[in-house]
Amino acid sequence: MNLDSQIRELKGVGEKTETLFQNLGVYTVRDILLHFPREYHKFEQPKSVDEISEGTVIAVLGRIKKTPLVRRNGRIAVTSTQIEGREKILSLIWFRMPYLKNTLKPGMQYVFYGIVKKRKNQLIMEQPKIYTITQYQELSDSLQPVYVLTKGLTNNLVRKMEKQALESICLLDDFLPEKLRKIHDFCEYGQAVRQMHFPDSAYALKNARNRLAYQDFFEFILMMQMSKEQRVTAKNQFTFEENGIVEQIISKLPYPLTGAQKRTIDCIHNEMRGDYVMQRLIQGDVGSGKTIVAFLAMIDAASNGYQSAIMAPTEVLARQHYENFTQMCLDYDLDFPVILLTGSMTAKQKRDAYERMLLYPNALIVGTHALIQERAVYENLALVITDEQHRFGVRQRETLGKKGEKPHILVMSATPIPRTLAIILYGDLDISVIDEVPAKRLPIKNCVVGTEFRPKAYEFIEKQVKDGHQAYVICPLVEESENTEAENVTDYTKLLKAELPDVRIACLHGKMKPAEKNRIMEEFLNHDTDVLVSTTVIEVGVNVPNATVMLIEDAQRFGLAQLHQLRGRVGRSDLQSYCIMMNTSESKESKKRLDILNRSNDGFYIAREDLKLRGQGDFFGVRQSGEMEFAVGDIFADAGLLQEAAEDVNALLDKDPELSKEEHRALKQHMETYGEQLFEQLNL
Ligand SMILES: Nc1ncnc2c1ncn2[C@@H]1O[C@H](COP(=O)(O)OP(=O)(O)OP(=O)(O)O)[C@@H](O)[C@H]1O
Repeated sequence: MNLDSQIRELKGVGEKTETLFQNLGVYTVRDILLHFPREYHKFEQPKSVDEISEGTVIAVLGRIKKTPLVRRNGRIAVTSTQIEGREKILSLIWFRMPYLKNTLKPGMQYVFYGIVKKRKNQLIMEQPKIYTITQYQELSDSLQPVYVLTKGLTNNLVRKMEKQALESICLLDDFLPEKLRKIHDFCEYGQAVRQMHFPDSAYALKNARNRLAYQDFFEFILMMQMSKEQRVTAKNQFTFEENGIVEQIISKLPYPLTGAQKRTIDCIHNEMRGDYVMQRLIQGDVGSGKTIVAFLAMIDAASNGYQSAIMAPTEVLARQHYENFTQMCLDYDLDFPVILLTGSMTAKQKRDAYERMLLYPNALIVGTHALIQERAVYENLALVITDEQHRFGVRQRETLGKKGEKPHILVMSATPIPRTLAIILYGDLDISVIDEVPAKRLPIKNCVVGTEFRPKAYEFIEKQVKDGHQAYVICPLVEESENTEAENVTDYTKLLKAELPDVRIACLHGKMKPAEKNRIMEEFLNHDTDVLVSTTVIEVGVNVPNATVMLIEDAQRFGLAQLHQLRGRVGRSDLQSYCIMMNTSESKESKKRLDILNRSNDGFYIAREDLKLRGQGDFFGVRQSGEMEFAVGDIFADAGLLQEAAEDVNALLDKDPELSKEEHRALKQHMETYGEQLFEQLNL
């Protein structure tokens, strides 16, 4: 067996398990070794029932008094029992595990591990893990890895396979130059991978994690620098004239542009007329008005007889841009074709789009990944824009660029990365920051509340709807319980409809067909519905300025960056907007985190404070940034390592630009073999 062997070769992996692993993107032995735990559970001394409180993840010791009860809820078996303290009672519930009735013995003590919740004034634990006292003692004080799973795959099975893979593979070549490894006091590669899966101690794990995070950045920056060396700055071969069309549109817009928007538009205007092609990143917080900047750049191209294309990360967003651009062309008497191309269109619609793309050399083309498919052929493409950059791979951006003859490139991002980091990460792009919000915008009013506030929140939503506004309700995340995400949103919608019978409520989730999602979004945009109950699918880019309230259920379970993106869906007009964050946990940590959002609407501030808090806290926790995802490295939390990696790469390339020295042989080989793959996988 070697690193490239299929996981099927591991003992215990049959066809079914193989498919499950493949669902997680794990195909080879290398993949499984690099499938690192999402977090680590620390097994501390178990608490008594009286010591537990809502919202905490805890191990609790208790004696089962009666044989557990099994009842049916539809097709699902629900097994339940209770453990009691002097003052408190904890109900334990398991789904689809009826056999527990025979394994949990009345009179015996067990340790139950899970999150404590409150439902109908009762403390409950759903799907807790079960240990006998002896089993638990063996684990206590160790760090237990928790993997990302998929339905049907257990944590235990993943652990077993990791163990087997580690035992079967004798060597993971260390390609990091030894000198660098020693300077940073990092362990070897193989050792680091082993420690991630089976940590000997918190210290060893930290060292392993740091090494792998550093390595993530090191490889990425090296790859970027090396391909930059090959990419000569391209000459601008397009002719853009001063035709005044963009200025005319600006004078007709229903709002004055902000200073930052004007600066960015001027900069783009000049660069498209410069000697070299533009390669620019526009960074602007949620709702700062990046879309109009993109539109005006596309109009500049169209009015000079060139095509332009904008690639959005989701169907919903692509459609939104399409509708918006079509409307603006109508409003401002612009006779330029706007063409939509997305994956969910019918074959005929796509064919039409392809034809029109060839027919109109001055079209504005809007789409999703479909824009970079082979069949999409352009005519006269002078400008490509990728919206919400972190959702695309670097290579995808480049593929779109290659559809034309060295076109101008704009990349738009709402990720609040400090400038120094942005320079490292987007080394090949110049950066513009839209750091101003439109003048008449009122800051969003925030509040963090407990569940007892829910009826009031509903009342508030009803009142806003009566005043002609709209609202979003973000549904709780789903755990390993009986529901799927879709069922969960649907159930919540039913409940809300019962509470607010006069309000037109719609429901949206990721499992819907694109056509259905589009219809629901369109109805909400046209104000045919008042409230949209949704999962986080509406997180990026959605723009319904009339929406003034966002209620986020289980807010403490989202990362701060994600909450900020979600909240950015309101406060997009002159109307006063509100964000109600429902905190269903009693933990102080959650409160502290949500308070950061409560205090500020500024993405940069939130990212900074989030970092401070995480710095003090537990580094074994869930990653919060959720964006720019490297395998291990986190650009915010590991900013120091990122900086060091950048310096090391520069020093190394200064001395050995071709990596031809003996000490860099392994590194060179590694980059040649995996560099491309790495670039494609990175969600940057
Ligand atoms: N200068 C301005 N004054 C007033 N409103 C503006 C201005 N610029 C843009 N807008 C409006 O603000 C809203 C948000 O703009 P836009 O959709 O471009 O945000 P964005 O930067 O793309 O944000 P996100 O990253 O959240 O998608 C839109 O309804 C847009 O018409």
